[in-house]
Amino acid sequence: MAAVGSNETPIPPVGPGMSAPTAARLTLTRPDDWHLHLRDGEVLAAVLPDTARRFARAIVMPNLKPPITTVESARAYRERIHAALPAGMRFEPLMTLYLTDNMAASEIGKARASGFVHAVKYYPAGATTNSESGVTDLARAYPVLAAMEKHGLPLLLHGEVTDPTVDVFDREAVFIDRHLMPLTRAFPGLRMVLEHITTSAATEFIRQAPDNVGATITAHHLLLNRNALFEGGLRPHHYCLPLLKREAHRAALVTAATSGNPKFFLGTDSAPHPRHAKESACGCAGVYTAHAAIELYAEIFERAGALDRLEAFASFHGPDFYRLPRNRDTLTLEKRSWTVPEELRFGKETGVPLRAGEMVAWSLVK
Ligand SMILES: NC(=O)N[C@@H](CC(=O)O)C(=O)O
Ligand SMILES: [Zn+2]
Ligand SMILES: [Zn+2]
Repeated sequence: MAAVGSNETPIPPVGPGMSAPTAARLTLTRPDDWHLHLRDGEVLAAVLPDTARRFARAIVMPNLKPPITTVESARAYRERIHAALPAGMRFEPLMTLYLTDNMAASEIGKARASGFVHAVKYYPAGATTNSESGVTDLARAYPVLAAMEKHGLPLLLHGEVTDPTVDVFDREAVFIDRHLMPLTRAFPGLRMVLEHITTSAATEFIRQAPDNVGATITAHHLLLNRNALFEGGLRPHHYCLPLLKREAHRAALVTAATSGNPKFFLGTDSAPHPRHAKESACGCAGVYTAHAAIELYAEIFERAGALDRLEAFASFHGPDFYRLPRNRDTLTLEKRSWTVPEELRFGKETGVPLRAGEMVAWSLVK
């Protein structure tokens, strides 16, 4: 995308006999989503078109039940995703493996050779949704990480400690100190992505880290601070992990995302859960944003006066980090507001998307 000025249709003045002004348009290289939950079965079929309408590719998270831990199960999941894609839609799922205490280092060579497995995902056991099989001690995973460093397969991190003595709002910052810093020293050649960052500590760490360390940022962490969890009452649909943080942290994320620094790129972490699982005495973590993902990022970048940097964040930094080609087609947005439905159908269940019943300022044109 050239400067936004040259891409935006200027809004003409409305004179007598003139029709309503044409909305401003923004055309960018088609983006990719570098952190996405598609689930499986009828939920997969229901949510996939939301992503495929906007993004050419997505890094698909492996936290199914049971998790995707082998190249063979990733191959089968990839085929189910392709089969669920409506006729005429194009979308490339970039598969990941779920790191467990028992993963054999030999799986990494197979993953690299497959051509469709693009990363391995680390969840600390018990940290988040479907993470029961996660790693109990990072030291146990060192042989696998060494194989990943050797084969050039990136490590994706849910970067929160699970230590119950650490305050839930501090779990990302403590993960960086206790685990990520030693990891970057132990594996200087391993590409790592700190996923869904939420704090100024994370933005500072990523900025000063070597080039092999990047981070994804979600739309909801750029839009909301932790007040959104308690606005007029408890708001389960704003509950995700890592938790939303203070306003100063949200502002630091916006600064990082809109800075043009190639270490930061788009990852929605869109995570569908049925309404009843969120509106519960023990609700699930995860926010659904795939229905309006790029439109929400456009709002954020526009508000920050940085629409001209949206394309790099959404369409260039991710593929460059993953050493994949940038997309060649484009996506066009229009500054025209629309109302998000109160709920969406996720197969037999329904779910509540971000901004349910409220307006989004940008619309998808094509
Ligand atoms: N982010 C979330 O709150 N939930 C994700 C898991 C994750 O990305 O940690 C999910 O799978 O629902
Ligand atoms: Zn996570
Ligand atoms: Zn996630």
